[in-house]
Amino acid sequence: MVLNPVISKLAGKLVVLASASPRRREILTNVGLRFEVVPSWFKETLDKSLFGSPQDYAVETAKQKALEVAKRMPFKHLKTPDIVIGADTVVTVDGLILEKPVDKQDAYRMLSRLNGKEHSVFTGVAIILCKNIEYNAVDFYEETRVKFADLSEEMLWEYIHSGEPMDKAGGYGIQALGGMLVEYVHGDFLNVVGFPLNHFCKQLNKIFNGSAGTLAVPVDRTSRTADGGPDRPSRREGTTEAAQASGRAERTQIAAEPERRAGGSTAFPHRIAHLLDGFKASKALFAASALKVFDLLDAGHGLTAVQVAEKIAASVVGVERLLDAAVSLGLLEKVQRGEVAVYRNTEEASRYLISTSDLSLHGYIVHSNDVLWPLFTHLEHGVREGSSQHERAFGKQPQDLFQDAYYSSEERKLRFLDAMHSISKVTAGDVATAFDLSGFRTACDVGGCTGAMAYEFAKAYPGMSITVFDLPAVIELNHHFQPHDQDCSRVTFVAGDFFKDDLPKADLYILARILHDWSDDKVHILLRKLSEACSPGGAVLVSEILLEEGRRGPRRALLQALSMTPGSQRSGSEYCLLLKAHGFSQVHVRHTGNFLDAVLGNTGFRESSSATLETS
Ligand SMILES: C[S@@+](CC[C@H](N)C(=O)[O-])C[C@H]1O[C@@H](n2cnc3c(N)ncnc32)[C@H](O)[C@@H]1O
Repeated sequence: MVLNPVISKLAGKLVVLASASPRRREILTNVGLRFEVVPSWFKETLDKSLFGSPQDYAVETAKQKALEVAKRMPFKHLKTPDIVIGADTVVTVDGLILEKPVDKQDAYRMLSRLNGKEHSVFTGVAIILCKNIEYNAVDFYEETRVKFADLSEEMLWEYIHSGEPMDKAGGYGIQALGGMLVEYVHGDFLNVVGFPLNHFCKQLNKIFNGSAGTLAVPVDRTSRTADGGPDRPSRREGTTEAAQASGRAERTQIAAEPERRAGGSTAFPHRIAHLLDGFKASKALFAASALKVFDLLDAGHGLTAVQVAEKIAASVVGVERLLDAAVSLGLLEKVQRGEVAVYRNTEEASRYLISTSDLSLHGYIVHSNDVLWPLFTHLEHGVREGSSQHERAFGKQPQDLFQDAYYSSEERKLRFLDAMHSISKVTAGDVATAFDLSGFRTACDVGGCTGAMAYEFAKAYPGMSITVFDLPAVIELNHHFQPHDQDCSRVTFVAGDFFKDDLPKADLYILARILHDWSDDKVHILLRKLSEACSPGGAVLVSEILLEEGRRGPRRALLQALSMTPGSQRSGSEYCLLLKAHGFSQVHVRHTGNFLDAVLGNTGFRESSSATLETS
């Protein structure tokens, strides 16, 4: 018997659930809905940065999943559904969207972020009403707040080893073992499981008891890009202040008025508009960092624009504009305090943008402004000539980028080392634990710079000693970057040139952000040298941003490649081939989800040859 009169409205219609999730299937089956399951082939590759909020992203993904099925069925299944339901669940914490973990390390990263904190779970739902080949969409989302208890490392790993996190947004399933991690839930529990049933029924009620025409929005059949890119994100309305304050369900999102769409005047080149503003956003971040705005706003209570202007001896009007722009970019928060507005850092800004914070990216931001920006202003020439634009940007073409450019003065050298150190600090933990390297007793970080990576390896592997090998100009400054909160006795520094000098003996050689800097012949020279230095059972760990196969992403790698000569970016399989050519017969690739990925080449069993590629 069907208890829900709304669900009964669907009797006799061909309803399709465009999701392979057994949890969604169970929720809908339990209320008596009859439907077919046709999992969507839509690849969840929408660019998150193009969406104003995680919920917009989830809704758009849900819509694209459902549309793909609605459009495929008449041809592949030879039947036209009446209704296709799509859903997408994301977990957000600290301004980050967490989807499904790609491996155990990824699950660990996600669960550690959630540990002891409150986070949001958003499920975007799209109901596509199909009539022949016309599609009308109703979409909405639901938010539930979930708080994780303070969990020990042991508990997190036990949960990860249960295997449960792997196919779940955020790396946990609240309906099973993951329920043990949760302290409280504010909102719809089923939303966390993967489908906001109550909100869905309300929408069905509106569609079938109200007027579907006023709710559903025609889906523009021409606007979807061939690679599964987004339709323009629909304009959303109906979010009342009260609903926002309640933090949940009544924020039904109904897309833009049909009249406006019917006129065709709403076409908006979202992606291009975003790119047009890209450099302004980068420059706003650079200026705010250079002016130490984030450092000033470190104190929790916040400052007014006038106070900030006074402290940095700048104009009030200029500062106010910069602060407001930073708010719009999600770097600052603006809160009204009586008559005045005060600005304060977001959690992300506190963690990454304050120059003295442990994970500060300040060094790399300064490098981006002072070195990369001038290079990129000559990009057109770079493309025409296929060569480095150092001479145009800085007046001189270096023979050796490091010795002749980055280290040509103490000031430049410190700026470069700061930049390397900052990225390395953020990514080193994930690189160190991308593989279990506990079997290696000694490691040498070749071109290991300030030692940031080495210190993380020492932390992750108490039985490992690491030698940092780099040019004398770098090694002489290692004390500047030594951490104060860690025993550093297992990290030592050796000065030398990796092309000319012998490398320190080690079981494991680390090459982080080294190979991409050099021409192919130099890469071969270096790998040959490492292969010869490796004893049987030894290994090399290459850490770079890995290109996707077919060189279609990730964007960060492809954009960085624009200013790279003579070096280049490579994919996981290209690194596999390179390492195998140098006798590392077992090669494994890991995407860390951080700035750098990892490729491990092992000499262990030279008779066999294998490779694994993981995709993110
Ligand atoms: C792009 S940085 C990467 C630094 C570090 N591995 C990281 O990921 O943060 C390249 C490093 O290689 C070092 N390097 C460049 N040429 C070198 C050479 N011939 N011998 C030794 N080190 C060199 C540089 O000094 C610099 O520290």
